[in-house]
Amino acid sequence: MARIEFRNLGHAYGKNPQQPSDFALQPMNMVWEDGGAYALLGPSGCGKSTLLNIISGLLVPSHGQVLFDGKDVTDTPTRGRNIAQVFQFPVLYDTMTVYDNLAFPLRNRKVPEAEVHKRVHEVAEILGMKDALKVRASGMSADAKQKISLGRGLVRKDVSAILFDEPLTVIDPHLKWQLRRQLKQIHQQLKLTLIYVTHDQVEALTFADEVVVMTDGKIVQKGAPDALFERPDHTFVGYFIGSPGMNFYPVKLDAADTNGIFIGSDRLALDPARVAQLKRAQGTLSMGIRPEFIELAPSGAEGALEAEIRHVQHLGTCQLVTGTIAGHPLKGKLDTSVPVQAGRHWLRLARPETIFFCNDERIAQ
Ligand SMILES: Nc1ncnc2c1ncn2[C@@H]1O[C@H](COP(=O)(O)OP(=O)(O)OP(=O)(O)O)[C@@H](O)[C@H]1O
Repeated sequence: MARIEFRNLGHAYGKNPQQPSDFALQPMNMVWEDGGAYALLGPSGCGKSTLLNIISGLLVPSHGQVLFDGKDVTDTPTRGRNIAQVFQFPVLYDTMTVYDNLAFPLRNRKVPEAEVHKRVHEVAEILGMKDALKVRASGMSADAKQKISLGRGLVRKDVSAILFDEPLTVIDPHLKWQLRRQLKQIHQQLKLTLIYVTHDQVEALTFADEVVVMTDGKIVQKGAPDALFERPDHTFVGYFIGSPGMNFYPVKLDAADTNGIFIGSDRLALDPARVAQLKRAQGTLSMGIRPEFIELAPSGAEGALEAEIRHVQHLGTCQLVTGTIAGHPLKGKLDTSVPVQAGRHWLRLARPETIFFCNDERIAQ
């Protein structure tokens, strides 16, 4: 397994990139640690496949370098990089048995048959396919074939990294959940460097130790799942992670007011240290609060504003309320201890978990 490093690495598909929007991948520095389980998460078109193809060597970046364990491999073709890849759809030999499919990447590398036997059985055991080893792949379901593809990716111990490009797309939802857990278990056992591309946050958060969130060709945060939830570095992370995502409100300041801010025409009382920090920032300010951290407050309470709640949905563990506050949309997950009905309610927004952003980047919490 390898430590993979990007040095000022970026990619523009066009010849003469002039501005940031010309880059499918904005120039960046980044390290993928040896043995790390990473998820690369972002919406369609944000640059995930471009980044993966640069790691695998299918694409030579227009800018910067890729290093494997300190060695520059920027111009090394895929064959020379020792990467295993698992794609969205099964890649296997239909006429071969499951055993021979799993053995193929090892035999291709002239691994001794005794070792092949051992590894194939280990991987088949992990994937729950031991009883199917003698079965031909051709008659198998799409799920089973994709499991074989995963096995083919996992069977070699000597690879630099294993790249998964949305590998569970064709898999039935229940099995998906099982396979995600198996992949996590495999990672813990074998300490492989895994990079898993997905646009599904549940998939990313359950699989990875570190999630790399991308938007518009840029990595906006790399962190553990709880950090992405509790301390998003960028408004995009707040919006993209969570269900529903974070609420955002534009913030205005009054030069004479040292312990309050304005959201629209409503004043929200706030700790003076936070107000001072906001006053030092240069740019467009916004406040973010996750639906989970919104709570009911007594009428006129400090740090609270009056909201118009239009809908209440009982979700068992919480009440999902939607409406408006200070003229902006609001989503809250209120606890179930006090049943809420549609109407006007005071809600506390100034909480320790509330985050402030300047030009979309986190500045204060
Ligand atoms: N061969 C290409 N030539 C020109 N532009 C490309 C090419 N491949 C991708 N792009 C552009 O680069 C940007 C990033 O695309 P990329 O496929 O890397 O995104 P993605 O996050 O993998 O999307 P998806 O999840 O839909 O596969 C997009 O704007 C896309 O249109």
